Amino acid sequence: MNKNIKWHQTAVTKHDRELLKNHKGLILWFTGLSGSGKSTIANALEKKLYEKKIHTYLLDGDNIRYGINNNLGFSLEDRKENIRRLTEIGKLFVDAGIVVCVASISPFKDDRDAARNKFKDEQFIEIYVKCSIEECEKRDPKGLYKKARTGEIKEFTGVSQQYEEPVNPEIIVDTTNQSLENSVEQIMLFIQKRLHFRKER
Ligand SMILES: Nc1ncnc2c1ncn2[C@@H]1O[C@H](COP(=O)(O)OS(=O)(=O)O)[C@@H](OP(=O)(O)O)[C@H]1O
Ligand SMILES: Nc1ncnc2c1ncn2[C@@H]1O[C@H](COP(=O)(O)OP(=O)(O)O)[C@@H](O)[C@H]1O
Repeated sequence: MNKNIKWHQTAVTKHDRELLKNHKGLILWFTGLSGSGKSTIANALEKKLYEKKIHTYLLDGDNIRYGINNNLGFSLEDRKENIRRLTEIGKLFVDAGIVVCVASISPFKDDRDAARNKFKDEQFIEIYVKCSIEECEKRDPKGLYKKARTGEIKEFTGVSQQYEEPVNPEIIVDTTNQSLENSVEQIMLFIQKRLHFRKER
């Protein structure tokens, strides 16, 4: 950190912005294997929240890799940097009073914990999108597992690189056994209390 750089407090605060929107800013961090259902669930959840007039934004790992992260690959260091940038972008969105969904494989516990540590406890919600590798490979929505098995794609999560399961996530949705609607409902129920201001008596 350059010692000649100083943090500027803004005149309009996060709390002011949250009051304007009538809900709090949160970060919902979806982690899981490729094809587990992160994007599908995050999209369906975002639609539900939008209908309830909650301001959201979805940072999808794939999409962010088109732009700000287009210089990163899938080595351990690059994934760490990918998560660090997603975290910093997510922080800006939370500060703007928005409910930000991050959908990224984020396979390593240390990187996910580093993300968590950048937020207050009540702001960060880790959602493990659990799905067996066999089921993900059967779905193979982008044909990537096939390429990983032939060696065309290297360092592929679950095939040639590790995925460390979350130890104590706030939410686990098991997409091998539960429906999309059920997963969205489960997340909606969990975030209710974190989303809204407590009513004055
Ligand atoms: N080697 C390798 N391993 C895993 N995934 C790969 C790889 N190469 C390309 N892809 C595609 O990139 C998407 C994962 O990007 P993420 O930013 O979520 O990855 S990470 O969080 O940095 O691990 C991932 O998206 P999802 O399938 O939506 O998870 C893939 O489409
Ligand atoms: N119960 C379920 N929940 C979420 N997705 C499911 C479920 N059952 C099947 N799918 C399918 O699995 C695929 C998941 O793909 P995607 O959402 O892109 O995963 P990820 O973002 O984790 O790579 C989609 O084609 C989706 O329709």
